[in-house]
Amino acid sequence: MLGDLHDWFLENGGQLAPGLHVADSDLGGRGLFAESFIPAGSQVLSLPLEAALSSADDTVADLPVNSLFRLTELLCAEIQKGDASRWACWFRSLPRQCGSWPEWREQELRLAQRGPPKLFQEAVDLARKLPQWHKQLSQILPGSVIAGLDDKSSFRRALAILFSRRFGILCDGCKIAVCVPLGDMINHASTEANVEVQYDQASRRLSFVTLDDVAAGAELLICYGQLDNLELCTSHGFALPENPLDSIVLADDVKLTRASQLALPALAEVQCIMDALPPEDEDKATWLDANSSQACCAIASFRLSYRRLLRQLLDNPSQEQSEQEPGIGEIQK
Ligand SMILES: C[S@@+](CC[C@H](N)C(=O)[O-])C[C@H]1O[C@@H](n2cnc3c(N)ncnc32)[C@H](O)[C@@H]1O
Repeated sequence: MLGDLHDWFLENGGQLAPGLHVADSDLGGRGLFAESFIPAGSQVLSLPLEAALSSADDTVADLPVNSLFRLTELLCAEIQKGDASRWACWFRSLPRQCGSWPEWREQELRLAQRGPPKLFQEAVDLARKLPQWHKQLSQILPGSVIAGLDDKSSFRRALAILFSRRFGILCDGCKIAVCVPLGDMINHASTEANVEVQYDQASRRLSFVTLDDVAAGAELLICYGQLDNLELCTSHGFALPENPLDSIVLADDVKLTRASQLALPALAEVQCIMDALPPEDEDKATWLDANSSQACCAIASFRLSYRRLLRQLLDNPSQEQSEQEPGIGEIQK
């Protein structure tokens, strides 16, 4: 199936550095790997913008909605076309589940309900958005594919793809959203990204360019954004075991980050949050269960990393906690 995608990519004007290939990644699913050394500043993959799915596509570019909804309309229209879609081969290459919030249903909401409360709140708020967005879009775009959907599964799938596999770029001075077949195989790293996406206005091509030397056999990694685990879990369907941007929420709008562990305001509060979580073994079991949905795995992995962060805070509360007030910037409001 990926052989098909590779052929499709080349037939549609794509260029790929020699030896670049898709293989199973230790991070999750598949990833893009370099067979041999690639120096910094190399273009490893590029595709004409018109061959990518983008909010600048002629069929959606003038719709009176933002770039994300333009791309959603395009994704929905192409999903509905099935094998007749120009991108059918790419759709077939996608995982059965993306794990991002549009796919969260009863099973995931029940799991999220077990805490921390912020996760459940987030999950409920997001779950409400799907029917709301469908209604709003149908009113703004009564002639659109989305408005005509009786069964909302294509809309759900389009949004799940959008949240987990799109990039944002500047094109003709405007921000547009794009899905780049094959480029979407690149996994995320928050600090060790070795690739970035660029758009060249003159050639109208999207390129992935190495930021550092890439060793033979290494995986190409891109930063999806400066996202903490809650954001990664809901929007992208995974969490990082050690996310430097990870945080816990102590109260409404008060986030405690790793940096702020030097001056914890209330250790007891952290202990209470920890006590309220379900047993760690349950999350480990969900994470290891091959039958768990990708979203359930993401929630379990989010909670495992969250517990680790709480434990670190409890084990190593403060070097100079005594009379110090939390420093500005240590607690984000
Ligand atoms: C843009 S796709 C990357 C390709 C994907 N691995 C695949 O097999 O199709 C994003 C998805 O890859 C996975 N992913 C990306 N980076 C990850 C990471 N650092 N750790 C775990 N999973 C990751 C998540 O499932 C995410 O929703």
